[in-house]
Amino acid sequence: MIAIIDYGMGNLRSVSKAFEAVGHQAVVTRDARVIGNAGHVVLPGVGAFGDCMANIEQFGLVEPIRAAVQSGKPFLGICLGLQVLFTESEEFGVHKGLDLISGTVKRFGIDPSLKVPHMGWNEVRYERRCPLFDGIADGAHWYFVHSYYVQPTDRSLAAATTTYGTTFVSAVWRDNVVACQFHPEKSQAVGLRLIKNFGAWK
Ligand SMILES: NC(=O)CC[C@H](N)C(=O)O
Repeated sequence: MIAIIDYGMGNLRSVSKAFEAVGHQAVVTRDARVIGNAGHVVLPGVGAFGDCMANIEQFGLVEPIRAAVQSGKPFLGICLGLQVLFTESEEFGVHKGLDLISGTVKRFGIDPSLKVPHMGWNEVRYERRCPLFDGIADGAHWYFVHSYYVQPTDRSLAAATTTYGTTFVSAVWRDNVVACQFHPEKSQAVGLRLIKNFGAWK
């Protein structure tokens, strides 16, 4: 079973529909036992970093998320679900994250030629052949909606990059954890393929 973590924020419906669309049964849950028993765990997210962490703490989900990452089972973070894995974010002040991946979350710089948030389709270029990219061309376009991006301390964790003014890390991969800034559930065919690959990833 695939557990989609529900901490009260995030486009849970579209994430679970995407899994169903590719034939993977997923359950939206905040129950620590369900998360612990799941074979795969997804941490989606839409909203502000600080609110996200406050909700995760409020619902007692810090340890279940940490345990899922450390268990070695396949773990997928999406957008804010990527960012909160990091040490801290500068979104609306400095907020501590789960610190499961060392690094910070930075805002796009002030560039009059660039609207922030970065919203729309953009190219994702692979740095490492992550198994979740199987069957998806390097340079494919994915859907983004974000004003902040992650800067892993260990740059070798980058699985892909994207350029929007600056070239930023748009996906990270470490052992059983893949996390992406783009929204697979909003990225049509390539997104569905990544989700299908994730559900089959052992
Ligand atoms: N869509 C989102 O929630 C983006 C996550 C974060 N608030 C950012 O702006 O980067």
